[in-house]
Amino acid sequence: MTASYRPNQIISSEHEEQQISLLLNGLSAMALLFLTGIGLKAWFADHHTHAIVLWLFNIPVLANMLWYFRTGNRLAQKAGLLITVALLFAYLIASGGEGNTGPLWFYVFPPLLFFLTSLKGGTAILLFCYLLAIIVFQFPNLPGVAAEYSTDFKIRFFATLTFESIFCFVLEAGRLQARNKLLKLAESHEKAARTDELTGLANRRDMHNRLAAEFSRYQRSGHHFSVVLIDLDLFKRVNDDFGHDAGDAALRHFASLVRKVIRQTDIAARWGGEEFLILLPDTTLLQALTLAERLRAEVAATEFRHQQQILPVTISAGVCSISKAGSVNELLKLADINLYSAKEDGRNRIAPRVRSQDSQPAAENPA
Ligand SMILES: Nc1nc2c(ncn2[C@@H]2O[C@H](COP(=O)(O)OP(=O)(O)OP(=O)(O)O)[C@@H](O)[C@H]2O)c(=O)[nH]1
Repeated sequence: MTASYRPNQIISSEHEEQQISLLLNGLSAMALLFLTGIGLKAWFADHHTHAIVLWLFNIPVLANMLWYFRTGNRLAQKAGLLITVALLFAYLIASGGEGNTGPLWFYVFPPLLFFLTSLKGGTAILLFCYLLAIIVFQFPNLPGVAAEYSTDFKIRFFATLTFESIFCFVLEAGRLQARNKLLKLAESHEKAARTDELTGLANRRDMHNRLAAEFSRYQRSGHHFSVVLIDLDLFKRVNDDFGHDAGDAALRHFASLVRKVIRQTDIAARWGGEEFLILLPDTTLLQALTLAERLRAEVAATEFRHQQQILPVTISAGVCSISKAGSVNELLKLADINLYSAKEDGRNRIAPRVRSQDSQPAAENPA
């Protein structure tokens, strides 16, 4: 099956990433407001240095936003914001902020961290931040550390932060698990909607989409493609003489032969009942006829068995190339006309016939 065709996903990770980026932009805008507002409050409370540091933090937040708008680099956006927030919290813990309330802002960090990174990565960063906080708390005389906290505050701070972190971890793990389950479910539903249950080949709906995609590729870049419309000969007889289960087994066996004969980039679909359609990208009429003939010969030479009985299975096929048609509908119509003429000419054959085929011995007629 062609690798370039990507069916729509119900939940796409691209969409999810877009949502996260949007959220981060919102959070960054909020951070700008908070930093400016709290800075102003600190300024009027005569804590000028604190106010200036808070305002200075606006620069990396703003730069990160602008860089994202310019490059669209989501990884840089996440990393930039996390580093800025981590630095801001380190400053708030070291300086104590206003009235030694700086560390309280740290509670914002765990949910943001787990949401933006993986569970493992988030835990590692969080443990590193814990270590930094312990150092600041234990060594108030270090350069850059201005705050001193009571033992009571430190114990309560670490205890509540640990609870919050565990809670965030569990919630995020649950969210990820539910999300992955949903993604798997959506994927399997989406696959089922594109697949024929009996044969495992693409279904008619999926083939229509792929034909449309291939036709627009042809219109854009002139890449030719061909189709082979196949019908199992006198299939009603197989059902009548051997039973419906035998008919089903024959359809499955035929589908496996098709998979064996076509290339990775070709697409085979069950077009309906005992009719199949193969789409052959980058294939001329002659190449498509060669493939159809190879498939016909393979089917004719294969013993289709069901419960020790040999089923008489042959195929007829109509082939057409997009160079002979102006639209997908016309292409399918011409392939159908060719299939009809293959049936009319005695079945177990391919149409149109070309000279190289005519020179070969005529295929046996099962009729
Ligand atoms: N077992 C089975 N039979 C199916 C399935 N879908 C369609 N058929 C049978 O395929 C048969 C098609 O018969 P017709 O359309 O009369 O054509 P035919 O007997 O193949 O004759 P020609 O096409 O003229 O060669 C019918 O008997 C359908 O019931 C299926 O999923 N399983």
